[in-house]
This record gives sequence, structure tokens and C-alpha cells, in this order.
Amino acid sequence: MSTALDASGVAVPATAGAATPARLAARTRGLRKVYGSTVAVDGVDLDVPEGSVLGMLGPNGSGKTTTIRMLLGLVRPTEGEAQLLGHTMPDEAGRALPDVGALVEGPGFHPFLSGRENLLRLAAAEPRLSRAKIAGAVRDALERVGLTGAAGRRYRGYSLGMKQRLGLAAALLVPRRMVVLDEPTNGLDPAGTREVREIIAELHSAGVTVLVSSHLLAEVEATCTHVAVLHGGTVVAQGELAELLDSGNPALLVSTPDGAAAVNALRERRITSRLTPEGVRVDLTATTPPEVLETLVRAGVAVHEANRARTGLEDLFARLTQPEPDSVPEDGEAGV
Ligand SMILES: Nc1ncnc2c1ncn2[C@@H]1O[C@H](COP(=O)(O)OP(=O)(O)OP(=O)(O)O)[C@@H](O)[C@H]1O
Repeated sequence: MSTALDASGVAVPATAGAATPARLAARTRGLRKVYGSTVAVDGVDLDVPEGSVLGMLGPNGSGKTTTIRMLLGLVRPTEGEAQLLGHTMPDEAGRALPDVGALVEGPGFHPFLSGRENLLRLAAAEPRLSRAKIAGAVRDALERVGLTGAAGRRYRGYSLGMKQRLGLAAALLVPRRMVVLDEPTNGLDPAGTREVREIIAELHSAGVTVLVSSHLLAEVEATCTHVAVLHGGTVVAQGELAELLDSGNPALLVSTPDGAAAVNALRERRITSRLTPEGVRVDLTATTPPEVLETLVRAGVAVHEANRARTGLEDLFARLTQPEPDSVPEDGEAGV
């Protein structure tokens, strides 16, 4: 796909036939990063539409952090290009970064300064923040991430969750066009996780583009409009969340008190189905909803409801990424 720059310097993909192509807040083409004999990222073409909340998902070591670091200009690509808000990274980092808030590993806080003092130092370096507004911006950011009570304590004594919150506060010090969050809920308790979701939703409604990496499927399904799935350093799927979910094997979910009878009746017509807790899930690959319903009605099966089943992010990932024996999530949540 070719790409042009619009008047504001934002990349616009020249999608053939698309009436209103999405403007891109970030894009990479052929992005590759090699560390010695390790290929961390291998030909990543990523599109982050303006105003989207894009969840970057992938198993451990799939290249999420490395891709984010290249987009932010923290690491120079071995090959390929990375553009952030229309600027080539890392060479034009000075023009892109004032509009981008980022929470990435190792944000470089001073261990012997308090959370508030750390933020005051960072705020002083923000080109978009006048001196008169620094104290207020720090106060607001601390409040927003629920760290006001612990703001006077040394960073060294912070828990992992408090460190994450401070990193998030640093990303939110000034209004941004884009916010990049690498595993923002890492180390947070359920309340903290909920707060991060709320912050992402607030940013989204304010029109800010959010790029967030995560290994938690439920989190991405709840917060994101778009998804990019990485596996082995490559993007294996990307697009709108709803479209990706619908692109799996089509299925009809039939609610009936006669589940076993329904499966038998369908089997006689060589229609594949199975009983699930939600109802009878009928594979639509080789049939249609009218044929399914007609078969059930003729067999005297009571059909209370029939809906197109969504694939579900878990199913999607099972298909897109090979399960790795040592990548079972530790916390029991659905992870990749
Ligand atoms: N600085 C580095 N030096 C050497 N190898 C690296 C470096 N950074 C990343 N890698 C390797 O590149 C691969 C991709 O790592 P990356 O951190 O980007 O993956 P990830 O998807 O973010 O993983 P995780 O979910 O575990 O954070 C891994 O094999 C990793 O060991």
C-alpha cells in the first residue's frame, strides 16, 4: 500500500477504492531490528489510525516493545521506516515527541527523589509547558493516576504498581495528540487496571490516539478500537477489532432447551455444530442461517433465539499464534 502525507504532515494510506482513507498517527514499513543473532522485529508494517485505540498484542518476545521503542525513536531500526505523527523516527524525534506521551519500560525516574519531584523535573523539560503551569500540571497528573497521597514518598520505595502510575502521570503531563503505553497495567491491582481503562477511554473521547501493548486479551477487547497481532516479530493481523473478530469462522449461536436434539438434527443434514454454555454453536462455513433454522424447526427443536456468534479474541489468537508450551499465563487471565 502506498502512502502520502496530507497538509498536516500526517500519513494517509492510499487504499484503492476507499472513499475516506484513515489518517495515520503512526506507521511503519518494513521495520526490522536485529540484535546479534536475534531478529527481534522482522518486516513490521503497522498502521495506527488517528483517533484509534490500537492494542498491540502478542506472546512474550514477539517484538511489541522493540516496535514501540523504534516508533518512539529510542532504538534505531536495522532496516525500514517508522513515522510518528508524520515525522521520521528517530531523526525527527524532536518534532514528534512533544505531542506524544509515552509509558515505556525504564522511564528513568530518580530513585532518591519523590514522585512529585520526579514529575516536576520532567515537567520542566516539557517544551509545551510554561513555567507558571508546571505545578498545576504535576498536581493534575498525580491526581489523575491516583498517586496524590504517595507523591511525597521517594520513588525508590514505590511498589511496581505505583511506579507504573507515575510513568502514566509523566505521559499525561500535557495534552498530547498521541499516547503510547507499553504494558500499562503491568503490576497494577484490579482498581489500578480499571483506572487505566478509564484513562484510555477519556483519552479516546478527547480524540487522542492511543497505542497500547498488552498480553491480556480481555483488556484489549474492553478498551481498543483496533488491534495488531504480533507473532515472531511480524504483524500477523491488524485492523478494526470488530472486523477482526468477525473474520473468523462464521457461526450461528442457537439458544434452545433441546441442545442435544438440535446437534443430532443438524448432524443428519451434515451440518457441524457443538453444544457450548451459550447454546448450540453452528458452523456456517458450509451452510446458511435459514438452512440451519429450517432444519431445526422441521426436527421439532424449539429455537428461542439465533444470533451470529462473534469469534472472540481468544479464538482469534489461538488461530493466529502458535501456542507455546511455556507461554501459559500465570495469573489465570486470558493471555497470549
Ligand atoms: N536490547 C536487546 N538485546 C538483545 N535482544 C533483545 C533486546 N531487546 C529485545 N530483544 C529480543 O528481541 C525479541 C523481542 O523482544 P520484545 O521485548 O520486543 O518482545 P515483546 O513482545 O515486547 O515481549 P514481552 O511481552 O515479553 O515484553 C526477544 O527475543 C528479545 O529477547
